[in-house]
Amino acid sequence: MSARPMGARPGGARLVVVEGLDGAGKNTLTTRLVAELGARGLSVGRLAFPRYGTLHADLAADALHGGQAGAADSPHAMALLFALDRHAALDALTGLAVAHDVVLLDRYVASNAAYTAARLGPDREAEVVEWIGALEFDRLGLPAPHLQLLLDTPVEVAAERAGSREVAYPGRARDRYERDADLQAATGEVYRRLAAAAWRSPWRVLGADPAVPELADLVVDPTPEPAPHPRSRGVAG
Ligand SMILES: Nc1ncnc2c1ncn2[C@@H]1O[C@H](COP(=O)(O)OP(=O)(O)O)[C@@H](O)[C@H]1O
Ligand SMILES: Cc1cn([C@H]2C[C@H](O)[C@@H](COP(=O)(O)OP(=O)(O)O)O2)c(=O)[nH]c1=O
Repeated sequence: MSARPMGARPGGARLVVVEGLDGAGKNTLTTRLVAELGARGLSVGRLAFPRYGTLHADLAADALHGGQAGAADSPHAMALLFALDRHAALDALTGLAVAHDVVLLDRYVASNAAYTAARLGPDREAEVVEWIGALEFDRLGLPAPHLQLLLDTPVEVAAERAGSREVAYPGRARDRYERDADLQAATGEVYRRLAAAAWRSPWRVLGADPAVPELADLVVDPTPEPAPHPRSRGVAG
């Protein structure tokens, strides 16, 4: 029998999100966490956003590579596509939460808050963070995470990793956001403010190469501050 962390089933899995810049190492860290938690006898569900291969995510990817008549010029259009991608994943998310002890998400709602706020600039940050939270959690009904992990890899390191990935996988050309160093730097700053404000859940800020066993302890630890009420406000929003 697997050891179940308190707070896991039957009340539903712990929902833990890995956030960070493009190339920060989210996918790699998520894979390592899945292995570590699995070795502890825990069952882990995993989902990455955007969900490429599905409608809204593919439209978003197309736009970020210059398609869809320039839709990527509109930060709000992009944010709506990403939000609708998550909305369409609600059943899948619920299924994972019922079936597993832990659900790890590689990007979630905070990605939309961070990138969209970074595109619109500091003057509109509070407004856009408020909009994304109200849209996705309150209106679309996406579940609040128990914990959000910010993989705070330095922007230069993340860019280097994203660049070498592009060389290694020719089909993996960097998109508009990945090529925009200023956007990446601004996004990192918004992420740090979201974490500091405990936006929509407790957060932990991690260095570029965090120790996975300690992180696994944190992921299953039911004691950190409970997820705030869905309407609680972070970052002024
Ligand atoms: N801790 C690490 N140390 C060195 N390289 C890493 C590390 N984590 C990821 N990488 C490499 O950096 C690149 C981007 O990692 P990835 O996990 O795909 O990032 P993300 O999912 O955040 O875009 C990959 O080529 C990966 O092998
Ligand atoms: C999931 C999500 C991603 N994004 C951005 C972050 C990335 O720059 C971009 C594409 O997502 P990303 O995870 O980087 O996909 P990939 O690296 O596999 O191409 O979209 C948002 O702006 N909002 C969101 O909700």
